[in-house]
Order: sequence, then structure tokens, then C-alpha cells
Amino acid sequence: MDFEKLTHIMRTLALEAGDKIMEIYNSDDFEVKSKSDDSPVTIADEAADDLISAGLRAAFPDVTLITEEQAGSHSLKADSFLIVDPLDGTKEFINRRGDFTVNIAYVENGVPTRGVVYAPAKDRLFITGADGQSYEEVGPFEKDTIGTLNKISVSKPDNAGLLIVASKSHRDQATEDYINKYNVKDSKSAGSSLKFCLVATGEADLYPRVGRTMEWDTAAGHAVLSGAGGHVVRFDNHEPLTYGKDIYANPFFIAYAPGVELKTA
Ligand SMILES: Nc1ncnc2c1ncn2[C@@H]1O[C@H](COP(=O)(O)O)[C@@H](OP(=O)(O)O)[C@H]1O
Ligand SMILES: [Mg+2]
Repeated sequence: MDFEKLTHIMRTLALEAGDKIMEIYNSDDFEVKSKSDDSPVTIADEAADDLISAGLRAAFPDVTLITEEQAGSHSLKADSFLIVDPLDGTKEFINRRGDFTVNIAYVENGVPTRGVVYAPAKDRLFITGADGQSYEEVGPFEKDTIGTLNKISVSKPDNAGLLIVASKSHRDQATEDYINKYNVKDSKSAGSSLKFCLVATGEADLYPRVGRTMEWDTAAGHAVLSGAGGHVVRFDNHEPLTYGKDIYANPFFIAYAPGVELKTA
């Protein structure tokens, strides 16, 4: 894989998809449909998916592409693959809450090594460089010119007072019970893969996910967090969260800055 090319293409496609999504977000009305798993989908998810898939297939015709919106891709298997969630946080998008992201990642032998997470309504873009380090680009974003890239890194957590972030739309009692095992200084909710990025920049120390996600929801955020020095482990045994699993479904997990003294489930 040519990582310079990959980084460049991921960034450009994320920005283009973000523009498309914002056009629809800012329009008066859009239809909300229900998928077979009962989750919502809009024309923004579909338009962003078309754009990103076409761009990735043209640039990397030999690399397997898995995307949330193409059910046929979910039965593909490869050691290394591209994985896309064109609009993560669809519920946030529908409710016009701003916490939604475009996600493109590259997985090598079970490990997400490169990714971009773009939150167009928040003007935040997080990306792993060709060097594998993670950066936040300072907006406004231009498609043809990469702006200022600030290297990001995780916090040095204080276990006497941790900053915790968890889901906005899927926050239940099990999540609260687990959070209550820690000494919490501040706990906030955020939608989508932005939660990984908040841990990556040090805005949060810990993101526990006691609820279902799919690999396309997490791969790009996971790559950004890894490139900033963070870790993502399974909730049940604290082993690393891996990719390319059966039907691309994730177990519950914990994303955190090293130094957090993890509690058992
Ligand atoms: N029961 C479930 N099964 C599978 N994925 C689920 C799920 N409930 C939530 N998710 C995933 O969690 C994502 C939202 O995350 P969060 O709650 O952190 O904002 C959704 O992404 P989409 O919005 O892309 O569908 C969805 O894929
Ligand atoms: Mg998603």
C-alpha cells in the first residue's frame, strides 16, 4: 500500500462526502428510511457512500472494500481491506445535533493502521498521516491543499478524576454502571466515532462502549486513536479489538489513554 496516496485519497473523499452531507443537512427536509436492522438511513448516507466507494475503487481497484451501506460487501473477506462508514451517527444527523462523521479506514491483518474521521458540522478533521501518527487539521478545509496539521496525542490520565465520554444515542444502565466504577471528574456524551477522537486529543481519557457497534463504526476512529498513542480493547478480556471478524460485528470495547487503570466488566 502506498500510504502517501492513501492518506491523500482518504482526506479528499472525506471532505467531498462531508460537503454532500452538509448540503442535505442544511436542506429543509430529507426522508428517513429504515434499514433491515431497523437503523435509520437517509439520502445523505447513500450519496456519501456512492461518492467514497467510487473514489476508493478507482484509486485502489485491487483492495477489498467493505462499506456499511452495501450489504453485499459484508460477506467479503481479505487480510487487508478498506472499510467505510459514510455517515456515522445517523441519529445525530437526523436530529440535527452535529455529532456525525465520515469514516474511512484501512485495516492490515486485523489492525486498523490508517484512518480519517471528518465531522463536517463541527469543522473537525482527524487523520493518520503516511507516518502512522495522528493529526488534527485546522479548518477551513481545502480539498486540493492540506492545511495546518497539528499532531495529537492522548492525555496523561489522573485516575483520581477521569474524563469520560460515552454514546449520546445508545447510553444505557450498563454503560452508567461501568462508568460508576471509576473516579469520574467529568462525563460527557457524544455521537459517532468522534468519541475516539476526543480520547485521541486528550479531551477525554476513556470511552467505554457497552453496546453493539460494527467494524465500520470504529475502524477509522480506532486508527486515529492508535496513532495518537491510545488503545482499544475488548470489554470482556481487555485483549486488543481486532478487525475482519465474522459479519464485521464488534464485541463491547473500551477505548482509553494508557495510564487509565481499567476496571473489569
Ligand atoms: N444494535 C445495534 N447493532 C449494531 N450497531 C449498532 C446498534 N446500535 C447502535 N449501533 C451503531 O452505533 C452507531 C452509533 O454510535 P453512537 O451511539 O456512538 O453515536 C450507529 O452507526 P450509524 O449511525 O452509522 O448507523 C450504529 O451502527
Ligand atoms: Mg455507524
